[in-house]
Amino acid sequence: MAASRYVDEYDDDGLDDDYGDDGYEEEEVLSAEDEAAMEVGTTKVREALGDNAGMVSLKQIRDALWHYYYDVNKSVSYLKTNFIKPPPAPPKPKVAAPKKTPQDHQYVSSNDGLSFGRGSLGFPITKKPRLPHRSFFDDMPWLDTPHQRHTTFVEPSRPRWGLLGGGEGTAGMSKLQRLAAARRKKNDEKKEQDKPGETEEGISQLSISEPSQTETQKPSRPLAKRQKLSNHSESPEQDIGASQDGDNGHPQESRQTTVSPTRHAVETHEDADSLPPPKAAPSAFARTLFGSATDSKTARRDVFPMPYTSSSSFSPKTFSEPSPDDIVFAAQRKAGKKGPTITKTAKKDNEGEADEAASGVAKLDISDVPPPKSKGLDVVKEFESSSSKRNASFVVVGHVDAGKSTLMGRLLMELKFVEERTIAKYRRQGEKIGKQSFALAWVMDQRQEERDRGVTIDIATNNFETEKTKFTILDAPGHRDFVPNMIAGASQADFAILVIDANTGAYEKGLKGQTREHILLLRSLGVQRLVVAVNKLDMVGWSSERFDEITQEVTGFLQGLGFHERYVAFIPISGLEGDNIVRPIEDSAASWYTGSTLVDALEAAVPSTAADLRKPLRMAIFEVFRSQQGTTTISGRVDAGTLQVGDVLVVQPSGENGFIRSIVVDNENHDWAVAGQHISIALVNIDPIHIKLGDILCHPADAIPCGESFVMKAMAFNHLMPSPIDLHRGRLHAAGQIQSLLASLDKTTGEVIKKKPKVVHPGDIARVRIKLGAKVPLEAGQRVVIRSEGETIAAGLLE
Ligand SMILES: Nc1nc2c(ncn2[C@@H]2O[C@H](COP(=O)(O)OP(=O)(O)OP(=O)(O)O)[C@@H](O)[C@H]2O)c(=O)[nH]1
Repeated sequence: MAASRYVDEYDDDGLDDDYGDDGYEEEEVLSAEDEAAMEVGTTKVREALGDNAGMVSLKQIRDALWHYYYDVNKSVSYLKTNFIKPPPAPPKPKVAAPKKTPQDHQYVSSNDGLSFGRGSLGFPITKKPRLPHRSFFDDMPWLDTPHQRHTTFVEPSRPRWGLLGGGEGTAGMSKLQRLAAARRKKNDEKKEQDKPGETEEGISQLSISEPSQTETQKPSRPLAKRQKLSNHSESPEQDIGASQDGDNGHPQESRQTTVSPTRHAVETHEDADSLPPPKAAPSAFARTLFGSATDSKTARRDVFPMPYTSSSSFSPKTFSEPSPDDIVFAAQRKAGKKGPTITKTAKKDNEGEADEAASGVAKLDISDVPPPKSKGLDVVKEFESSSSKRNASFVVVGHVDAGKSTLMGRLLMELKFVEERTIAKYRRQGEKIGKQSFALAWVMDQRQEERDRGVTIDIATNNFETEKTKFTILDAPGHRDFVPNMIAGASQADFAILVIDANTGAYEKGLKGQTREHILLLRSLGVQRLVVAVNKLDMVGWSSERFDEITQEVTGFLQGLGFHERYVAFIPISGLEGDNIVRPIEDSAASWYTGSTLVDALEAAVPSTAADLRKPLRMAIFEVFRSQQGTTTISGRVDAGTLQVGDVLVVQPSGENGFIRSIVVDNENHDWAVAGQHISIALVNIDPIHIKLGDILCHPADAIPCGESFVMKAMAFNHLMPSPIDLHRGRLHAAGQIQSLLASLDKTTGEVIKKKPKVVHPGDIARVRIKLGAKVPLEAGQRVVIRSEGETIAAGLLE
């Protein structure tokens, strides 16, 4: 019987047969199921490509199918875009070609490596024009400009406007600008009246047309005359300058300063060359904003005083003194904490003040900021006296597309933790991309990539509660590429739902694929309780024979791995239709089943053993969120111990401390949390740079040790020998190697059978030494998984 086959699998011989001796080569080869999918996909892709199929290689087709998880449409579109030429573009209307000079066509040097046709990068290379003077840059493609299109850059005769240089006069002024300008002018006039005897000078100072040093050169007489004539139509300010022409006795200066730039542009080149570079007049906006230039002797004409400098509260020394931040940072630097570096000059200028201030705050250190207050609770007592429901988390595993996410979406909908209209919305959205059957799965699969591809990629968490229990769902990906994420989910679970696709062929595929691998991983990670959801029975007419067949085979396999029968329940369901999840099966074809619903089975699977509340705190970091405000939020499950607001925690392996500012359990703030709960905590006074996924939070008094070399008792899933590996524990992934095989062990007694074996065969138990590339937090009793090149090769306990 099939059951005994699996039980036997852990006999040496049976396992050797099962894996074969050529296990190494198999790593390069697709599994039979993938090969079958690949062949079907390749045929379909070729059909879809039609005549173009010959333009892509078999490898390109297979690579595309592999990347898109055998999605034929996506693969075809990828291949068309990347490897199949687009149809030739419609001919462009002919433009009269410029007459070509002989050299436009002929220049191709044999030395420069250019030739007609396609270059090495596939770009067509045009003929190289012969350039008048061959220089180093002649070969540059951007110099392939036909000779007749070459041009000489002539500097514009019109002056370039500077910042806020405006147009002419007030023509472009808005009503508001005119009003503001009139007011300003009035004020200026009033100020001038207050200074009798200085009127002329004052007016000249107010003028925006102050002469600059360069403007002291005298223009030729005829030009000055023309300039004077041209200025009659200028703006009021320019008229002021012009009016001075005759009045102030400095006709040349005035004339020059009132040159209209635009008019100047039409002067002869000869005149223009003899003139200093003309300056643009400020725009109306600039005049309104800044008023007129003030100090004719010192102010540059293109520099305006900033408006705030006229405020009574303006102090020119404001920014030459240290800011409050500068003072604090200086103090922190003194106290040995890193702070932003102050530039040398600033430091020199401010040293005196900073030192003085530092003396007051010298003892102020980031870690000296008073921690959030701890209530000093006896958390175990608090927990025991609280009436809160029990907590349990389960991981949902199984082969890809078995229906895990759909089942969880249905469960949450039936229990009213997700609204039906949300599902209706997902259905409408899914219809647009042909994925309406995934509407329920999208409750869990929130990432766009997951929705586009129709596969779960990372663990998705969600919560619901029944009368007795608060459940945390950890929905794992089924695809073999994401097994590390499944491991992360399984390491946090109290029990598991194993979803099996009962459909013809699908179950068999899964048993050879991730159904099998996930069961092995669950066992290795210490998950002992299982609810096996035999799904998609609607697709096989609720066949009791199919259900029995699956139940018997899987039972045998599970028993072979040491799962106890009483901890395993088989439940027939249809996640898509919602049968036997919360309510019984409606279809009369399933009248043979009178057992419990899935929800009842979940309640029964919750372990009754109390969590390890009195052990030292251990919380593996599952997710980290960093806020701008200096708070780091960490989520994960408390594996052992208790914690409360105000506790100092140490993050291992970095050894950095932080304080718990707040704890959130089930979306509510709590003063404490205990082992078994999935929580989020806000940590303060710690630089998030020291926190990584997979790190462990502990109390400093009994922190978990860190090391890079350890011995583990491993069950081999593949051949083991000294080789590079990846170690997985929760979210922790660490690269290292199997340093040595210490001994082969007896499966039942654990006694040494053989010292220093050369190789450990699949199914054997062995003691191996692992060396990692860096220190990680590890302690005896922890369960870890060893993978290599995308395959799980062993799992076991640290000794
Ligand atoms: N007929 C039928 N189809 C189902 C059932 N459950 C799921 N499906 C379909 O199976 C497909 C895959 O469902 P998912 O829920 O995404 O499968 P999954 O196991 O979560 O997939 P991964 O997480 O990517 O491994 C979807 O098209 C579902 O509509 C079921 O009970 N009956």
